[in-house]
Amino acid sequence: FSPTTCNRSPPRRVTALSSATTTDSTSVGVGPRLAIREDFPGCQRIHSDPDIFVISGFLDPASCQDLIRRANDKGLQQSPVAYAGWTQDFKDLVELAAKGPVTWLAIGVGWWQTKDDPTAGQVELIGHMVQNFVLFMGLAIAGIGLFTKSRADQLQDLRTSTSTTLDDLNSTSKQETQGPLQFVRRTAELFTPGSSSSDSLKRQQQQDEAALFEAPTVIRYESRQVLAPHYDANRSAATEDANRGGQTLATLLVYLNDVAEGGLTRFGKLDTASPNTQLDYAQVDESQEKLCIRPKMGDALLFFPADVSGKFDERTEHEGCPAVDEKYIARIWRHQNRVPPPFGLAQDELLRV
Ligand SMILES: O=C(O)CCC(=O)C(=O)O
Ligand SMILES: [Fe+2]
Repeated sequence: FSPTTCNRSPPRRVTALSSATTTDSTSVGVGPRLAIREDFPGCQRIHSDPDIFVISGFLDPASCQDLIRRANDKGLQQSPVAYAGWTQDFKDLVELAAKGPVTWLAIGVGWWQTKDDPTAGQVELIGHMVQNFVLFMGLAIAGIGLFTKSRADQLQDLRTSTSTTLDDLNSTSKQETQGPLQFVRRTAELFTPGSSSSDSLKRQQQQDEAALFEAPTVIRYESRQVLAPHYDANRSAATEDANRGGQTLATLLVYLNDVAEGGLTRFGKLDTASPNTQLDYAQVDESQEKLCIRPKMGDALLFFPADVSGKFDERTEHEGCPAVDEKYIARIWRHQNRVPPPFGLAQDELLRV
């Protein structure tokens, strides 16, 4: 285990059985990404198709420090890990059980129950089989439920960081710096291309945009803590993420401190040597085979886990490599639809944007 490099090949995604067979880096059917303001100050593209941007100096040091301070004041807790795609996996397994073993078992046991009874006719035989099917299906569903639950529990090992959300953009403290507000404002600005020249209209557009954000999350990694390879989008977003705005169309994360060693953000399906990678950004670690970004205070990393229609883009699989030095990031997920509280920002918070 060498925490300074991040060269190991990523384990298969454990969060969706259905995706386990598709790990190549083709982008079949992935459409255009969300539009952004590419002329935003400091914005550089470090990879094309899939597009990945960094925005140098996205947040000033005071805002970064304020975000860290507020997160610590609120208290960070073990980061939650959602089992993305569990509904699809559950459905697939139930279907598999019904079409195969449960049906055969119901037929076999039904035949065995009536084989020594000369009075049993066809109706009785079918009656037994149906009864057996219902019973075995019930048992199978209970088993699959337990299996799904244990899978969800295992996932917690993949993310060992601590985190908290900051949904209060208000200046309750007497501090001048408003890290969370600044973060949401800048992100809304970045995501509002071709915005109006009228200030009030522009503000309205940015408030509408921020309504599609999950509240900022601050994540802290201490030595050896990681976030294993994963996707920020969910193949079953329409059902599982309905209460948080549906699919995640963009991830924007800001590094809140300089990190001398460890804690790279790594895209395991994107090569550093690929002609699609632009190496003019100093924080791209060229010694790594896969595209890796070194944390730098105030710099933002932006990528698109799904296309603008919500289609999952597996090329954006990424991870937070093991931390050596302490690392803090703040993250905003931009969804497809309005994200209501508790995941999103309340209406009166949005009015501050
Ligand atoms: O810590 C990192 O570099 C990546 C964080 C991340 O992927 C996430 O929070 O979803
Ligand atoms: Fe992520």
